[in-house]
Amino acid sequence: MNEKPRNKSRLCELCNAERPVMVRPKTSQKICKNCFYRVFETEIHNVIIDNKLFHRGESIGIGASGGKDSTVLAYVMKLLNERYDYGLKLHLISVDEGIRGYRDDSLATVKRNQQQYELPMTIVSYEELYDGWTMDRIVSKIGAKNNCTYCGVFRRQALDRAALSLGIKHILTGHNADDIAETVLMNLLRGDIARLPRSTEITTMSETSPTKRSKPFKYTYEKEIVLYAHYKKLDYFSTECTYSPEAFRGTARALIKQLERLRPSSILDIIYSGEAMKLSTTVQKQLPEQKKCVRCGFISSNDVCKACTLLEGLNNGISGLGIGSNRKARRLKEKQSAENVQAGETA
Ligand SMILES: Nc1ncnc2c1ncn2[C@@H]1O[C@H](COP(=O)(O)OP(=O)(O)OP(=O)(O)O)[C@@H](O)[C@H]1O
Repeated sequence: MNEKPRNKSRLCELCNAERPVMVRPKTSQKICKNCFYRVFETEIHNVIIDNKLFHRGESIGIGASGGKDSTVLAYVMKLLNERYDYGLKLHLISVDEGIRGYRDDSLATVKRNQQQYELPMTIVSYEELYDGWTMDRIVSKIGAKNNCTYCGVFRRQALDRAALSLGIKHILTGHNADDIAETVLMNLLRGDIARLPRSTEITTMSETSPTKRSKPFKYTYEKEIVLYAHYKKLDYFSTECTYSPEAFRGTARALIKQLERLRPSSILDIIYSGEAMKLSTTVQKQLPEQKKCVRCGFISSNDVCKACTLLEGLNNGISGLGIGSNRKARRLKEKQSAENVQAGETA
């Protein structure tokens, strides 16, 4: 008996053989699970090759938070390293910011991933690196406002410090296309044009920094990362940080999501626009020179780096030191020394 021809319109638009299980967020194609895995992994491999991200034998640190992005990053990097024989030595690096009920749970996920993917892992904590200042302690001292500034600055340096202690000079993070489009948009809305080129670079490095950073998911949509983690049944932690993101970033994120619903290519288009914008010589001249912090020796655009300035503010009870402009920092320091003099006079 003749077999009935299968209805082609109901088949995966890529292989024409399997039943589709999803509408691909990036292209709106109806595709099957295996084709999704193939295009998702191949696109990341192509980004790695086109941008010559690694060299053979390189030691690579993967910033692992236990969240969806870095979990998929660790999984895919291990898979591609084996499949295409990149010859990389991969190492998971986690930073414990000291947020009870959030980071302790997500670190438990990274520890499980470490077993599942059989990768070495190192954890560093704010508590040990920054005079006992966990994020919980910082927030109880300064309040919820601006806490993301402390966390972001400390985390960046903590990853550098961990990498340096391991002899690793290249760190990967799970920043995805949505994150990059969001940063481009925020820089544009704030008129912070000088930051645009760095926000779209796939690899950032500087002569004074011990490590370079790369984002292999620069063109990977967040929705696809979630779908990949879901279909592959990856073990990741999905709770939002206890200390919610700054309102401005949250609004930019919501706007990107809204634009994506109307026009899925908006995310890539914003990134391409950011890449295409060139800084005028006037703006280029305003860019701060990169140097080494006189206190800790890590990368800085001032004599004292942001992490050391924030730490000084915390240790000396000058809340707000390191937040905002240098002028504001000077004013805060002057105010405090005047208060100290007064206190000395009345004592
Ligand atoms: N505590 C941490 N330890 C190590 N790396 C981190 C940590 N937090 C963030 N990162 C790195 O920075 C990237 C961006 O982090 P961010 O918190 O902005 O985004 P996210 O979307 O929540 O990422 P993820 O889903 O991986 O948690 C992460 O993918 C990870 O590579």
